[in-house]
Amino acid sequence: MGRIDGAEVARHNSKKSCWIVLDSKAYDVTSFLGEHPGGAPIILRNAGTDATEEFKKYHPLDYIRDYLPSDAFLGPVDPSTFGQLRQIKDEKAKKSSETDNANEVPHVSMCVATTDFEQAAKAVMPHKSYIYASTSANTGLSLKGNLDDWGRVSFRPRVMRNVGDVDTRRKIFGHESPYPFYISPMGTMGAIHQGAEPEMYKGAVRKGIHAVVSTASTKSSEQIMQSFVEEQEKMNGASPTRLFYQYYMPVDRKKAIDLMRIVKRCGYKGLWITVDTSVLGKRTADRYLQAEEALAVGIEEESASSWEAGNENAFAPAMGGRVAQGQLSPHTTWEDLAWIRKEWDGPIVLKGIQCAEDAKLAMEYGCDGILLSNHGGRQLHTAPSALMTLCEIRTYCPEVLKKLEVFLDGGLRDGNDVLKALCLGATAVGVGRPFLYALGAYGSKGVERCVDILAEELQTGMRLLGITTLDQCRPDMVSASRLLNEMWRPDQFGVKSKL
Ligand SMILES: Cc1cc2nc3c(=O)[nH]c(=O)nc-3n(C[C@H](O)[C@H](O)[C@H](O)COP(=O)(O)O)c2cc1C
Repeated sequence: MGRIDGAEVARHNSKKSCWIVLDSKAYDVTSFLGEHPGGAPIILRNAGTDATEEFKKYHPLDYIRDYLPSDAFLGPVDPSTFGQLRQIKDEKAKKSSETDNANEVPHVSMCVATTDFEQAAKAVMPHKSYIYASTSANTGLSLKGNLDDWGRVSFRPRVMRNVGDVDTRRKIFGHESPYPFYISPMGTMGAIHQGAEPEMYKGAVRKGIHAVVSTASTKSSEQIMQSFVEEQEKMNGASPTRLFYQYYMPVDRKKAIDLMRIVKRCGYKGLWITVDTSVLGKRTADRYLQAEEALAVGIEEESASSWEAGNENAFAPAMGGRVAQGQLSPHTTWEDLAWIRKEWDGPIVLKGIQCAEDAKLAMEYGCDGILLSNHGGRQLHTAPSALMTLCEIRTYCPEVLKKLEVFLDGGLRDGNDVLKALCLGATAVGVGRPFLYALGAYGSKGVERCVDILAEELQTGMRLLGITTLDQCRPDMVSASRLLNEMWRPDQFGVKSKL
């Protein structure tokens, strides 16, 4: 096969004929434009260029083989003609006038609350990546509810309790961590920081906290585990950090099983099956951005519905307002847990439980844990916060709290809020965006700083609440009456629930 000239590639830069270079090879991706889960505009923007670095932010290079049509490969590009490829201006963070931000990140020590990382990240991250991290569903009320509800539970502290020394340790499925919080699974970290997931989990390993790795990660499950093991070795195995795996079930059963076997072989400690994403929620800010991008390259926004249905294709990471076809199965039912259990003998957690009835079902179906979550407010419009669901469980099926490990996530930004969740019966809590922004602005140093901030708030909170170990957390140490006032009642509208 002959070598292709860079200048020739550069000429194919339209939707009629779109070529790109990936890993020094030229591909004709014209027929793939309409099938790309991230939309055609992002490819068209890179038409005629070497798109390798851009591609690697979102996908492992293996995806070229797995997803591009077999006849897309044109041949290797003549290295002496690389300079003739089309060049595009690198997408940097928007100018300060557009973002109301300074472009400089403050020194990491200036981040004293977890919320400080967002501004720092916004100043340096590509605008598209910031939109991806910060977006939420519909009008944003689910996210707002998550953030607000932590403030609607207040403490009932005890005093004069000798709180000189406090112990913040907690176990997740027998794996001890210095703190009762972990890093929530978040996809496509390559769009946030060039070190992607390995950089995030480097910070986790150094601080000893656990993390749940997303199916939709930029790096493969194997690469993430390998870099994690290397980091552990650098610390001579002294870090208690363990990686768990967040599982999006592919539509195709064989692929679903293959993925589970990879996860098992890699040594992930538990399977956290995401159940709140039968289809992708409406990610409003992403949609605006996609429409802008489409108009910028002269094509109108295509209808989104076909992208969201889930289809017969392989698992792949999603970014933006659309999911890769075949990645999410809208057909999953409780009965699927039977074959999953045959394949997976470790702990199973259902991620995205949002009412007491489903918490009880998870227990009856033999799950080991549940994660009360509305996906960081990115899925159902006006979904309940994790705290509201926890109140329901305490009220209607408290036995779940004794039998299962119960996790919460969504909107948690302060170490004191971790304590509230534990007082109400949670095992541990997940933290998402603060770690993502910390990664974006400062890499693993930011991740470490974020752990320190939460840890210090937690320790101070314990002392001021009058406890020295997390086992002393009890429901009477908080008042949740504001949430209880609004909590769903089984006799609402005179209709009896199946509870
Ligand atoms: C950018 C981003 C990507 C996410 N990707 C995933 C994912 O791939 N799988 C998943 O189960 N949850 C995903 N989530 C949801 C988180 O696991 C978690 O439920 C949520 O972020 C917690 O809310 P918080 O960000 O307010 O802390 C993602 C969240 C964000 C912000």
